[in-house]
Amino acid sequence: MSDFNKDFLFGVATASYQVEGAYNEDGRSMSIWDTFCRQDGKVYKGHNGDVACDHYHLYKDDVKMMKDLGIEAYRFSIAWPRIFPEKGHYNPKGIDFYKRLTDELLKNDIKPFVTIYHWDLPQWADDLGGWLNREVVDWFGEYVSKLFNELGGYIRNWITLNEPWCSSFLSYFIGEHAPGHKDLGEAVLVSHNLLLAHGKAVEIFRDINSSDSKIGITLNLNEVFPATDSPEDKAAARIADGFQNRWFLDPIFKGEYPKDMLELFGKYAKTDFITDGDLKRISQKLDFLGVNYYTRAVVKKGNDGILNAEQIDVDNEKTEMGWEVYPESLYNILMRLKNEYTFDLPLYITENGAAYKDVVSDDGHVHDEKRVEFLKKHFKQAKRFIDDGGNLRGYFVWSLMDNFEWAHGYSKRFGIVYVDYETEKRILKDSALWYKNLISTRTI
Ligand SMILES: OC[C@@H]1[C@@H](O)[C@H](O)[C@@H](O)c2[nH]c(CCc3ccccc3)c[n+]21
Repeated sequence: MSDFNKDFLFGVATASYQVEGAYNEDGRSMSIWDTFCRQDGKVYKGHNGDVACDHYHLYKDDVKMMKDLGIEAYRFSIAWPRIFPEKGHYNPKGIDFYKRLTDELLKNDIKPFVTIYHWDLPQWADDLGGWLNREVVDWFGEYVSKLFNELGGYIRNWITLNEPWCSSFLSYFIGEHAPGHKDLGEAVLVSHNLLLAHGKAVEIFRDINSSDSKIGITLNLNEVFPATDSPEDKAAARIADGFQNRWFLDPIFKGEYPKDMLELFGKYAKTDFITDGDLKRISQKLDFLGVNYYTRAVVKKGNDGILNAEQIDVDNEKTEMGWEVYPESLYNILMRLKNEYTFDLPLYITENGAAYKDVVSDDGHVHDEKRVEFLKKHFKQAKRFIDDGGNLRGYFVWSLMDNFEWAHGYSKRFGIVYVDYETEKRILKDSALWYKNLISTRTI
């Protein structure tokens, strides 16, 4: 048994499109996810975020729920289409919601951690090429400048992007997420423009915000294992690690793209979009790194002709997403970051959690013992990292409440709080009560 120190932040996380609803209220315009949900076959049963958890109207109750649980920090994202519903047109009503939410959090001693971009690109931007158009860097700059000027006095912790890997490779190569393209060359270009936008935001932040405000980025990272010790499988694991992890970690922390991946991508993608000064902009010093961890990957030599690395199914405990439960990789990823990339830079686990088949029992409770076990095992690995000298500052459980799970719609429940979407009633799951106890005892 060991304790998390008094400064360690126990938090929860959500994202605008997944919880807010009010998709067309107070001037919000369409995002690429509003559009994507309306395209046949893209999202489970055509679910969308029009209403979601109605957090836009129920935020005060949700903040009270967090307060009652002893939550110390709340990671949420801002919907760009509320702030700039049209190119160059600022919507003060959009900012007003986030001022109300932030005010409620601060009144309840809950630290706001804001994700500036969590995938809901305004549709007007996508109509102009979106992340494929390098001008997006300027549109993003206008957006972040407004946020820092309007909210910078209340919000001290900023995350530029949530998971650029998802906004690029999952959205433009694999095609599972909006806008659903399937072109590796596009995905590589998009990943570069995302990182440029990240760098632009950091530059603006350094100009506008005081030093007691902090800025970082959140990356989804996983540990990649070869299916066997064969040279082919080991080579596949190296490429998968480059595709998932090093393609983002290297430019951000080393100021260069990994050569093996540049060479591989270069066969399928123009990489002449990298111009002088780009990598300097991308690799500016950050105040922290956010890590989203869910599962590891085990890969064998594949034959897709591009990455030639195929994830295999492992006979082990899985969540409802089909993701293997593998807590040790959380420790291993954090140690790799400390030894190879971030050193003493503060780290936050900005997402970790699991989807399980949650049901409301006859007693009116949700006995999600699998999620309790999942969280317990992962918090133990986080504490192990701290005990081994790791500079881990906080942990945000994904998610505060069940919400819109992207292509899976509302069919997957990640919350420590159950949401009855018919009534929007919230029910604390056993995992919420477990978390409340962890926070009060600070002992795992
Ligand atoms: O899938 C659970 C959560 C999402 O609800 C969050 O919005 C997103 O930040 C997030 N990232 C990951 C890991 C990367 C991933 C996302 C979606 C699909 C496959 C992998 C898991 N999650």
